[in-house]
Amino acid sequence: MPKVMPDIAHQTNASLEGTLDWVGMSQIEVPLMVQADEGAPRQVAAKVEAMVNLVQPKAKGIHMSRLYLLLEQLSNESSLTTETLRLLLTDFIESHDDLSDQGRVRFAFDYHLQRASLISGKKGWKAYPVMIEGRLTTTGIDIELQVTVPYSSTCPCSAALARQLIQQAFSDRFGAEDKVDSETVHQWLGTTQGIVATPHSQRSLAQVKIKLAADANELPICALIDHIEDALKTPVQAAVKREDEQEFARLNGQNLMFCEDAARRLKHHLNQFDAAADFWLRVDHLESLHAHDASAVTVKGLANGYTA
Ligand SMILES: Nc1nc2c(ncn2[C@@H]2O[C@H](COP(=O)(O)OP(=O)(O)OP(=O)(O)O)[C@@H](O)[C@H]2O)c(=O)[nH]1
Repeated sequence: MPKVMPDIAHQTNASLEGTLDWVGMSQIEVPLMVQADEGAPRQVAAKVEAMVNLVQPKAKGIHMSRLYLLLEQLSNESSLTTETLRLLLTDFIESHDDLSDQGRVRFAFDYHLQRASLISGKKGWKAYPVMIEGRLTTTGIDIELQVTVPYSSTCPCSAALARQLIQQAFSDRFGAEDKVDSETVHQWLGTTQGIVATPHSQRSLAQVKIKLAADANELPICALIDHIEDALKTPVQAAVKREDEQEFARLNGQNLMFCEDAARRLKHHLNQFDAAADFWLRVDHLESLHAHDASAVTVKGLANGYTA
């Protein structure tokens, strides 16, 4: 005879009644195949949050194991795509038909991309933090994709101040001479006395969240990261030889950025990213001049869309 076990969720009522907006599990560790862009499925180590609402005020609780096992099934039997994500959310609700009518699931993982160096043709891996969230509500299913992209930002103010010091050093060195010999100047520019000051720059982070179109059939992880790096021009590099480092210095010098500049650039470019029905973005410049960061947040600006 099978052992009869107490089933608190079914047999007991809540001691204090009330509905709940979200209840479920967080930090679930799941190895998962992710099928993004048009690429082959790729394994990631995800941390997952799976939740439903609780609309029965008297019910003791939801059935955590049902959500967990649906997630396990996704991990073992298929890949994460927009289609399987919608199915998972529908199954969450169907497994809780008397208790819940809304569900949400969030996958957080690092997505590795092999990036080419700027000049030398070498390649190296970069790990990009990614978050994919699906929500089933009374208005339908929404899917969001968030990526975090590290880049370098050189301060335009510091660059102008450094240029002024270089001009001053030039005047001090050559100002008294009627005629300046170009070879002498060329040599002098190659010394630390010639380039007497350098602007400060910092590792910076762009967090971009997009809402996919309702009929999206693809998770555009790589496309979004490429779009962001194209906009900023100074992504953090993987494999670097000296020629790559020199090109990086040139790109930094030609793309001086306050956090406002970076946020405006991204906003402009994301308005041209077709897969994004809406977007939210935040940039953080982890200042080397200050002990605090410079940050900016903005959204596409749709009525009833994301808010900053
Ligand atoms: N609802 C709820 N369950 C919890 C919590 N913490 C641990 N659990 C446990 O999660 C386990 C799974 O719950 P259920 O899904 O209801 O398990 P079950 O009754 O064997 O599954 P079904 O027969 O499908 O209902 C139970 O053993 C609960 O005690 C919590 O905070 N809330």
